[in-house]
Amino acid sequence: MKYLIFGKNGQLGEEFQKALSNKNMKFLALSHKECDISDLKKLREIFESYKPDVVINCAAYNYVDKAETDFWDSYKTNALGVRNLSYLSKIYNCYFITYSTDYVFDGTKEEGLYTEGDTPNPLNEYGKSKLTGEKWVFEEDLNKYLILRTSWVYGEGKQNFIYKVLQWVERNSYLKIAYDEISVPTSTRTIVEVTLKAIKQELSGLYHLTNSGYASRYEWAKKILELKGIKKFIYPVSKDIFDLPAKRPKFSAMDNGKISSELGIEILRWDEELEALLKYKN
Ligand SMILES: NC(=O)C1=CN([C@@H]2O[C@H](COP(=O)(O)OP(=O)(O)OC[C@H]3O[C@@H](n4cnc5c(N)ncnc54)[C@H](OP(=O)(O)O)[C@@H]3O)[C@@H](O)[C@H]2O)C=CC1
Ligand SMILES: Cc1cn([C@H]2C[C@H](O)[C@@H](COP(=O)(O)OP(=O)(O)O[C@H]3O[C@@H](C)C(=O)[C@@H](O)[C@H]3O)O2)c(=O)[nH]c1=O
Repeated sequence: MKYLIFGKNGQLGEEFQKALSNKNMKFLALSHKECDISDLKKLREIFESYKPDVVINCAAYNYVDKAETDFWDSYKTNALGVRNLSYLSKIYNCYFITYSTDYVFDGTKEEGLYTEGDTPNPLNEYGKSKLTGEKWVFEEDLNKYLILRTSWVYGEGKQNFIYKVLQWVERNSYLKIAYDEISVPTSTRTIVEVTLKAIKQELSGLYHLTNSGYASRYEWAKKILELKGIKKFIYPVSKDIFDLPAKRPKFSAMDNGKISSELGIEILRWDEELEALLKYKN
């Protein structure tokens, strides 16, 4: 089996390379510079020469606030790029895997966590671009594909909340963190482990893939500081005080029950996973 990975230098792309190397699996990973997924011609050359069995798309435009004004950039990667990859996966008969987000939901659901059956209604341009990407994958009607919606992803790298919290610690005498923004912190380690199991069992369709449980940004930040042994006061505030360009859902936690039961696994709670990953990194 040959794997083709896009978004090589991102958090998830890096984790996949680590995992596939450890398992001695054959793969080709490409960075944004090496291949822009909005470039169909270039993509076709790569598919033609490498002939992958599995295509994993870790490339994405993830700048939620910037996307409000640069919405063409987010659309180009998150919608058109995903369409290009699913189109070529169909032609070359590949198993196509791509990732989406909890921000496809508006956060107004009150009775429990979001399931795959709930209707999306994104509040911001980033969420709209990701939802368009999802729709185009469905339209391609592939034999085997996975759209894996995840949330609040962290791994090695800077494009995550943990990195931001640690920067705020350096720069401020105390932190102000939102108590009214709730979802599921999810590690790239969990995403990669579960994705590889899903590929092995040839699952196909839309699934929510997060760690278990849920937390506010405030609870998450408190846990990060506790595990890092950092003493800093955290003042809980409403997200509205930040007046950010993009609206974010207040409760977008997703239920991972469908993927866990189909794979027969239990996915670690967000706080247990964070503890396992941060404990030895102080
Ligand atoms: N980070 C998060 O909190 C969440 C992420 N997700 C989804 O999970 C997936 C993985 O995210 P994550 O690893 O955090 O993302 P990162 O932002 O860490 O990495 C994304 C990578 O994609 C590359 N990239 C951007 N545009 C293009 C393009 N047009 N062609 C090729 N490569 C491109 C970027 O390169 P460069 O930097 O050089 O542009 C970057 O290396 C994405 O689908 C994301 O939307 C879902 C929920 C939450
Ligand atoms: C500046 C600041 C922000 N915040 C909060 C409010 C704000 O909504 C939030 C912004 O953090 P981030 O920029 O990490 O959040 P954001 O980039 O919106 O994170 C999202 O990224 C995309 C890619 C996803 O798909 C989502 O699942 C989610 O992970 O942090 C504080 O609590 N304190 C602060 O001092």
